[in-house]
Amino acid sequence: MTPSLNVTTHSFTDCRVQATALAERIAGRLRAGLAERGNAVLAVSGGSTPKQLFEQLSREQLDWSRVQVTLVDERWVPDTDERSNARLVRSLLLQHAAAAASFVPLYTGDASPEAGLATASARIGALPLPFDAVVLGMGDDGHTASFFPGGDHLAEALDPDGSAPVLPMHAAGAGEPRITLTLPTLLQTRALYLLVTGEKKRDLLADARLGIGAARDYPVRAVLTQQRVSVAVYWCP
Ligand SMILES: O=C1O[C@H](COP(=O)(O)O)[C@@H](O)[C@H](O)[C@H]1O
Repeated sequence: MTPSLNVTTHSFTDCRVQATALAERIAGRLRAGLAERGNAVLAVSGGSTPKQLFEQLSREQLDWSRVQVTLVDERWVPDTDERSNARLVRSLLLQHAAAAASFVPLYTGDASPEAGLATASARIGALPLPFDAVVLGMGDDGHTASFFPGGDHLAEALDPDGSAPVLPMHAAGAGEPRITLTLPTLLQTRALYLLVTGEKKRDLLADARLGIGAARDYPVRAVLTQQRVSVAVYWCP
């Protein structure tokens, strides 16, 4: 694969400033969607990195009642579990002004992501895609969404021509079973952001983009080298 030229990096020395800048950027995208189509759809990652972003974004003034928020991936645990990405979104993003937004969860309460797949797929299929914005994160192992190295559905999830909107994912490094939007679903977006913190991840990202060493096989490389959507990396230490 040829490295995409469509990757721009916005570096900040202060993570709070980074979060504010990205929140303003996303809010602008949502406002544009509301003005143009009367509704807007946002997909966000979970994990620990987006906490400040969610806090900032939740205070942006816009008509959140016409915004649908979903996740790029989910850990297959109940909403009450502290590992739940839905729990994170509900507690930090869907508050303040953004409390009026609708949330579309991926977790269904079924016993496994396989058992919940049809329901989760229907939920995503009912969204008025393309997304107005997708916010990805990245783990130390080069995973993004739940595209984990060695994941049992990784090749299918990264297939740019795949037709599944959502797939289960099991991987040794994942901690628990997962469900994830697939790459072609995530790329149905008007704006794609990759939120990254720390020097280790910055270097990992640079290696993944260029295909250096072990980073050649990091799943995030599929996002960095695709040619459909520009990627805006937001980095802080
Ligand atoms: O497990 C996950 O990890 C990634 C990265 O999380 P972080 O804690 O390193 O920020 C996250 O993007 C993904 O949504 C989540 O399910």
